[in-house]
Amino acid sequence: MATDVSPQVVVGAAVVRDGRVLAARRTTPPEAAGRWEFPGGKVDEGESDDAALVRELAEELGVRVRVVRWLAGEQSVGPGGRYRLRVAVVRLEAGEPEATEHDRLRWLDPARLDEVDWLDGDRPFLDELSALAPTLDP
Ligand SMILES: Nc1nc2c([nH]c(=O)n2[C@H]2C[C@H](O)[C@@H](COP(=O)(O)OP(=O)(O)OP(=O)(O)O)O2)c(=O)[nH]1
Repeated sequence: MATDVSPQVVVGAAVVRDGRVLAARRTTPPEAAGRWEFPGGKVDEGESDDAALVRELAEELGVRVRVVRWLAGEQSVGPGGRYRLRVAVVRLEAGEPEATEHDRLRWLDPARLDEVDWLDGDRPFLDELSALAPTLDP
């Protein structure tokens, strides 16, 4: 019997608009509630990372996005580190983000991304994002 050993991928979107970065506050599970993340979710079987990100942002925030670039690296996240988190910078193509699954959204200054209590697995992406966000056109 073949065993799939590759961990499931979770994709997160760093939405950048006017040089600021969108952060979203989780409501579940209890240990992650109140902490901040990049909106996104699990990649479905047979789905590309880009397509998963576009789908998740439509579902969670009601917006259409375009992937600009993936940040370096991956992090083990979730219970027992069972998922691999990848994060991409995306731009808004249509719509205004509205929290449907999160209880709060905030646009952060890239120089002060640590103003919110990020999930641990998100922190390693912040330095690259701080450097990159101001270089993107509005
Ligand atoms: N979406 C997202 N999940 C993250 C981030 N950082 C992090 O540790 N995680 C973890 C939390 C969860 O254990 C897992 C993704 O869960 P999720 O609840 O967003 O996934 P999903 O939308 O597909 O949810 P579901 O339908 O399977 O419940 O990855 C992040 O920045 N964004």
